[in-house]
This record gives sequence, structure tokens and C-alpha cells, in this order.
Amino acid sequence: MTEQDKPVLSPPVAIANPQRRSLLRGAGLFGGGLLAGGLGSAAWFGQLAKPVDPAQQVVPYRGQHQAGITTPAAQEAIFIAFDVLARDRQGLQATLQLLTERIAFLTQGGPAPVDHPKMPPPDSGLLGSNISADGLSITVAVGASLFDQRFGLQAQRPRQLSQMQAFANDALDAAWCDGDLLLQCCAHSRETVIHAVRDIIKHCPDKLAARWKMDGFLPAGAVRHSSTPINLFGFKDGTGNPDTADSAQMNALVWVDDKDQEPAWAKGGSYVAIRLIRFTLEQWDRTPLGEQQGIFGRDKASGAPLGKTHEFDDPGFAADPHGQQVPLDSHMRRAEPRQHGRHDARLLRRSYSYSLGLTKSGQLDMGLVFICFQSNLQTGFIATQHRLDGEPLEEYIKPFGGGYFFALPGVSGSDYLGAGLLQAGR
Ligand SMILES: C=CC1=C(C)c2cc3[nH]c(cc4nc(cc5[nH]c(cc1n2)c(C)c5CCC(=O)O)C(CCC(=O)O)=C4C)c(C)c3C=C
Ligand SMILES: [Fe+2]
Repeated sequence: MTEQDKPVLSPPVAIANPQRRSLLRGAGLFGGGLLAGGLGSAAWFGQLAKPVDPAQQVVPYRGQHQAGITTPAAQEAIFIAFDVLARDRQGLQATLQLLTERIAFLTQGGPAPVDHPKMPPPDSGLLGSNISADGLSITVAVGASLFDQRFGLQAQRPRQLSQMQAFANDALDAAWCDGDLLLQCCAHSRETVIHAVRDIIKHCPDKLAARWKMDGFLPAGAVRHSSTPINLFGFKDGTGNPDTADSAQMNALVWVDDKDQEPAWAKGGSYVAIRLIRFTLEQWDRTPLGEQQGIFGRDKASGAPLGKTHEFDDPGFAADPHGQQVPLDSHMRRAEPRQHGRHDARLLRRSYSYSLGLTKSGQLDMGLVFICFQSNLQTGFIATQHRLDGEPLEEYIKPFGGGYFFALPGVSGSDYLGAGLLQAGR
């Protein structure tokens, strides 16, 4: 078991009730630092009373799985897709080795490197002379295009990895889609994720060409208090997620393993579906509350399923077969009909809000970077999105970018990210 896989609480403390679950989500600011420090669960509650400084939090980048997937979501994010400039396998290996080195440095923190004043400074200086780890995680995922003829990796492509095809309500813009590599950078402060992306771009001018980039954010209060973040429609978003502290569930839903019949190197990785979705907020803000709530199937203030009292209450669909409480076409009911047990939607969501300028027609350009992780893309994102196709929410959303990627398995010892893939492709 790697550091990253150790349960935050020992198994007898089962996460049965929602209060416990939201408490566990609180490990966001505390748990990662403790794991990094190698402390056990006994000290965990003690630390709750005396939180560590978030700026000092180190999220281990090594482990069976990459960080940034089941890691509690930090407040700030940058999603950036690149095309690889290398022309051969050796060049790709050098790129992944350098990326791993940068991730190791940036996520652990330390003194900013200095050089001769006649040289360009090796660090941007954005974080001062001492770079804080600041809860930074950088997750590396590969796109289907990496498995074309350039690197001879065709036979190693994860079985379900392909270019994302448009769904019925999509207006995909190629400039915002796909890429050989996707980096998800998350940290407690904006300057830390910007510093990380600038560092990687500075070190890889001959290796990576940026293709598209989107900044994401979560409400500060929700992250600080470990409550469910509220999206730009004003609804709590994440309530129905599976429990990341339940490793059996994560193995079933998120991590590729022997059950998935994927290439051996892919074990420990996860499929990523990322969607850039613009909201028509001017129209939404003129929509009656009752209609808004019917669209999601939840109470706007509490997040409870309609007809229930608390956020984590079971919606009781079996007792509401005609949708008198939670409409049959509401977002939550279509996404997770709960017909065959709890997880019809076999995925873990980890979405962020985005806010750009104005659209060409003068509307707010704001929305959601929807991102989810799953061991099976077909039964995860694709099946769920098909159930959502035609939902009433579509009147207020327009997906315009993103793609499918595969988050590489974690890295151990002195290995580099993707080493298993490149060795398998020999
Ligand atoms: C294909 C998967 C999904 C897409 C795309 C998606 C887009 C999307 N979602 C919201 C807001 C909410 N989603 C909520 C629940 C929810 N959404 C999905 C899947 C997709 N959402 C699932 C599997 C679930 C869980 C349903 C459940 O278990 O009850 C909710 C309700 C609160 C919650 O559980 O998180 C909200 C709110 C937006 C705005 C959006 C794209 C524009
Ligand atoms: Fe959703």
C-alpha cells in the first residue's frame, strides 16, 4: 500500500452518514498534509482542532495512483492541454521524464532556484524566494492522439480512448478540444497554479505546444468548510458523488484494474472526461426558483432532493415513480436513476466553475469545467451523458470543448510518469 492509498480513517469508522462524509471531505486541507507527514489516523482529529497552514500542505505526487483524482478538490485549478512536439519514442520519454521532474519539484516546494544575473531567472519569482507546496497536485493524462503512428504506441491505447464525438446539444469548437496531453493543476491559491504552468511551459519549449487552457475555481467558503461547492447556477454540485474514502468503491468505479481488460500498463490509471460547458446565466437568472429546482431535482438552498429535508437524504425514487417530487426528467434523476443500486452513474465528478470575459454577443462567458474520472468510459461518462441528452437543463447550457483522456497510473520510486506505457510499447 502506498502512502496515497492509506485510508484517512481506519476501517471500523465506516462512512455511513452524510455528516461523517462531509467531515471526511474536510480532509481537503488537513488530510493531504498528514499523509505527506506520514501521520496515522489517531492524530487526524487532533489536527482538525489545529489546522496546518494550507500553504505548507504537500500532496504526495508518488503512489499507486496519481494525485488530483480522489484528492479533495483545492480551490484553484488550471486545465491545460498540450500537443507533444517530439517525433519519436525517445523524445516522448524525455518529455515525460522532464514533466515528472517538474511535478516532483513543484508539488514538494523548496527554495526557488537562482542563476547568474546575466541569465534569465530560472524561476518566474511569482511565489518569492521560497516556493510553498500549497496543496498543489498536477495530474497528467494522455489523449487518443498520443497513440497514433508517431511513437509506435498504437497497440497500447486504452481500449475506450478515442476522440470525443459531439453529443446532441454540443457545439464543439476544435480550438477548445482534445490534445496529446492534459494537465490538471490544483492548489489552494491562484498564483500557485499559474506558477506551476509557467514553470512547465518554460522548461518544455521544444517539447510541448499548448493547445487550450481553462482556469477553474471553487467557492472559498466551501473549500474552507468542507461543504459541497455551489456552482454558478447557485446549486450545490457534488452531493451525489461516490465516497472517495471508500477504496473498494474507488476500485470499482474509478481505477482501472484487472476487471477492465485494459493494456497491463494502464492499471492504476483512470479515464478522464472533461467538458467545457458555457451557461446562459442571463436567462437562468430570470427563471423562477421552482423551475430551477425542478430542472436539477434538488432544493436550491439546502441541496436536498425535492420533497426531502437534508442534502444527503435519499431521494426515494421508488416511492415517487411518477416524479411528483423529483421530476423524471430532472438532472439528478436522469444522471443517477438508482434503478440497479446506487451507482447507475459510474463516475467520480470533480468539476470547477470558470469565468472568462464576455461572449461575442456581450453575454457573460461563464460556466463549468465538468471533469469526471472512471475506470470505464462507456459505462461512466458516455452512458450518463446519453441519459442526460434532451434534459431540460440543456436550454441553459452549451458544451463547447474538452475531450477524453487517460490519467496515467501513479509513479513510484525514481520512475517517471508513463514509464510503464513506454516500456510496454517496446
Ligand atoms: C455525464 C455526466 C454529467 C454531466 C455532463 C453533468 C453536467 C452538469 N451537472 C450540473 C449540476 C449538477 N449535477 C448534479 C448531479 C449529478 N450530475 C451527474 C452527472 C453529470 N452532470 C451525476 C452523476 C450527478 C449525481 C446525481 C445523484 O447522485 O443524485 C447536481 C445535483 C447535486 C449533486 O449530486 O452533485 C447538480 C447541481 C451542471 C450545472 C452540469 C453542466 C452544465
Ligand atoms: Fe450534473
